[in-house]
Amino acid sequence: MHEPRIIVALDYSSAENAMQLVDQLDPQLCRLKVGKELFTAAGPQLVERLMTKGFDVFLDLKFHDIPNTVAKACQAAASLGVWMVNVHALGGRKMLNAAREAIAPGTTKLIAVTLLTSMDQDDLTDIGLQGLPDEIVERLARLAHDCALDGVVCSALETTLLRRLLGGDFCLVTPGIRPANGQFDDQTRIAIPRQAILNGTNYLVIGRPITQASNPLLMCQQLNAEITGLIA
Ligand SMILES: O=C(O)c1cc(=O)[nH]c(=O)n1[C@@H]1O[C@H](COP(=O)(O)O)[C@@H](O)[C@H]1O
Repeated sequence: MHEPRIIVALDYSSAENAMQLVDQLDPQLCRLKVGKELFTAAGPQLVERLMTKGFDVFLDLKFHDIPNTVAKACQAAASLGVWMVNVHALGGRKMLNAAREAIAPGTTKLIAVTLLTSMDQDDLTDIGLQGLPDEIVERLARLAHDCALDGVVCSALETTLLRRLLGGDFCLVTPGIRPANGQFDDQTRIAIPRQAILNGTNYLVIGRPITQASNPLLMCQQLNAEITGLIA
């Protein structure tokens, strides 16, 4: 059996709500992501509980601050023993270097968010960033690679390019995954699971399509089945 490629985003407001879903899931089938909402509500104790149940945890707090603050936050996150943590690449080279120095390579994976999958060309114009979304993603991914991070978060629309430019070992994590005919919600740069894997994605972050499904376990199994045969 392959390592789980799906990371279920536990975007819940309490530990109880999150555990109702987690109790149905299997660590052989998926990893779990704890983001800002759940971590703010339930803290490190919940992370510990998930790891005790055998799940790898991606702690998605997207640190973005001055280098010293990010380094200390990264140390605190890695000390929880989580599988993966992230920072914003927009924090720049000095911040990324500080994060890298704070987390020893080969321990907790350290990745950087490039351009959020909710953002499109209009958002770039609004904030004064020139270029197409995939040009911004390429630039930020190269920066993260230069700073020896383990990978990036991007959309699956950009993974073909990044895989070619940055090689097979760079970890590509893609949210904005939707089943065929699924709702976009607040995502704009989206792909179906099959396309994401074919484009070179390592891990698919999937939230609402699973958490709001009438049968979340079945949905998780179906999405896994869609990609299993495609993994080399
Ligand atoms: O870092 C992330 O995980 C992340 C980065 C990004 O660019 N876009 C993005 O959607 N995410 C997260 O991925 C999850 C996507 O959830 P759904 O849109 O419900 O599938 C959410 O928890 C987001 O916080």
